Amino acid sequence: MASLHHSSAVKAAKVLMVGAGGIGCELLKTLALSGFQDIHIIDMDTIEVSNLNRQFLFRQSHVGQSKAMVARDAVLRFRPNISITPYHANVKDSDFNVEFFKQFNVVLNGLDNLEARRHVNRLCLAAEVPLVESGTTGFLGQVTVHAKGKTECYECQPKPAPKTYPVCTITSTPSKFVHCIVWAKDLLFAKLFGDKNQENDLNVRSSDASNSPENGEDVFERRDNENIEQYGRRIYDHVFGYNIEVALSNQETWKNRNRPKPIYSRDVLPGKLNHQNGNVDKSCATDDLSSVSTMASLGLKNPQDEIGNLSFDKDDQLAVEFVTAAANIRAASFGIPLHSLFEAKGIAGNIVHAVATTNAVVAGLIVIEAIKSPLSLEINTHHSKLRDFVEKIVKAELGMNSPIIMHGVTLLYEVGDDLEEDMIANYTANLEKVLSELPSSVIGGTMLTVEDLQQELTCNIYIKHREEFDEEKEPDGMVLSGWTQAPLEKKDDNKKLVGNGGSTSTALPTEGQKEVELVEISEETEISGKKRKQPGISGDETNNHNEIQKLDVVDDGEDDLVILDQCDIDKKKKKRLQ
Ligand SMILES: Nc1ncnc2c1ncn2[C@@H]1O[C@H](COP(=O)(O)OP(=O)(O)OP(=O)(O)O)[C@@H](O)[C@H]1O
Ligand SMILES: [Zn+2]
Repeated sequence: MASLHHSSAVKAAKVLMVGAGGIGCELLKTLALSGFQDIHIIDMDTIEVSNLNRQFLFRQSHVGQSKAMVARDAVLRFRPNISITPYHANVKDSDFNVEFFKQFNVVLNGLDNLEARRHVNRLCLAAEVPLVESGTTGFLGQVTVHAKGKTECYECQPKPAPKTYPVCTITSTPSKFVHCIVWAKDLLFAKLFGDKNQENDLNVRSSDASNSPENGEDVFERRDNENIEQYGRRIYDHVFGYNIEVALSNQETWKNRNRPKPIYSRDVLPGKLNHQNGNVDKSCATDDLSSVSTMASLGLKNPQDEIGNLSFDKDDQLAVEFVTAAANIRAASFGIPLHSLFEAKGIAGNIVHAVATTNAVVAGLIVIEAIKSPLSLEINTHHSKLRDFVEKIVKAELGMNSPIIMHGVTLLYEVGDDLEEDMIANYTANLEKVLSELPSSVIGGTMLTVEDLQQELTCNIYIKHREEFDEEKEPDGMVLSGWTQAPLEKKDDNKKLVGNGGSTSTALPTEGQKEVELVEISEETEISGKKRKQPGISGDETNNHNEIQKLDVVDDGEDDLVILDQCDIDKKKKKRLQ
């Protein structure tokens, strides 16, 4: 990886990272250590204590501060000379529009939710910027590349729906602890603290004639004459006692199942309550309602009016305690083993505990993909002609023989024996035009595709407009970045580092992933005075070969480069456009 550090493409690249959490912290560190120098980070969150075990850029003293800002400061301490631009914001904010996305060579996601991923995917498609998408769950992780017109986009494949359970299992015949959690969270918690008028499969009607003359009173409504303890006990007896009795009355259900046991408050609680929020305090038996009621201890009289409708949140301690307690009572009733608060929280929050190492590996893979982002060319688009670009870049630098130059679907230039006369005239005219005045104007931000069918080589070149060039150092009036060639100055070394030139080709799809390969060639195998044969960067997505297949050396005494032909190029000819 050492020479990647010095790769001009990596240095010149402007990258956007979305998410500075578990993957993001690893990613930012690895980008900085790999030589990236212009990194923008969007994260909307502040640091929480629970992040500190794996989001290693953050410390206890940072809790409550912006992740994006703190991550920046932490990395600048060991890479002070790079530029990191933090945004403490939601990526869905309108500031982050297509224009914003267009400034980047590549976008890297380290997100944790579908909506944000989809949003970034759509902006990347609109801005035509390649996206490297990632995710981890426990020991599993994945990295995929999405480049418009080349690979599937993030939304091309349906995402697995979250696990669901049949309603009857949840409401009547739970057999696992997770069924009790779903019941406690999605039915009981939702009914008590969520929208009162929601549809709910919990048995909320009491058919007890003495209680409800109309046979349909909503038992969750607090009655006028009830104090909090009475109300609490009535709900408890309804959901853990009465509802179980109702279920038991259906004999068929229990033929092949263990019969549950109704649990009434009188069976488990003394005449007067002496519990406080799930913390059993045996020493305390008191009539003071504030000690037995969360509602009262929070100073609330009518919580739904005062705090609105709650939805379950795994980071809400009271909500987690409530769901854990309710799930365990139900589990006890159905003979299902009880679970701790920590275990129940994990199940209720769909939490698969994050593994720091998985995040680190995934971040490394993201950076490998990012390094394969396009070549970039600084050029004065108002002065330089297409001819200059063809001669100095496409032919001289990229070594193409019969190039085709495309801007989107528009062909700007092409050579071939079978061209119509008027097309030849068109292309010849184009050669004399400055880039910005071509039929499909080439300006800063344009992505050009250059292809040589004969060589089966395709490159994307990102155009950056620049006014001034140093006549001595940049006599061509253009600077190409990201085209890796063997460093000539290493001639006397015993060993030679040879880049395969493929490292900076367009981002490739995951199925055809090719990794950056730097191959050391010892003195014996080196043949000097040889001409470089075109490195085999293939844009052909069907090419699936990772190994270096052959060393192509053609002797004509022109220069001193040895280039590896990386791939066994798929010989299938591409169809010519138009
Ligand atoms: N729409 C969004 N805009 C900006 N940042 C987002 C958006 N959605 C998610 N993120 C960020 O993505 C990161 C995801 O990282 P990760 O899940 O590892 O961290 P976390 O959410 O703090 O951890 P945990 O999920 O364990 O609570 C978070 O820092 C989160 O703020
Ligand atoms: Zn998260």
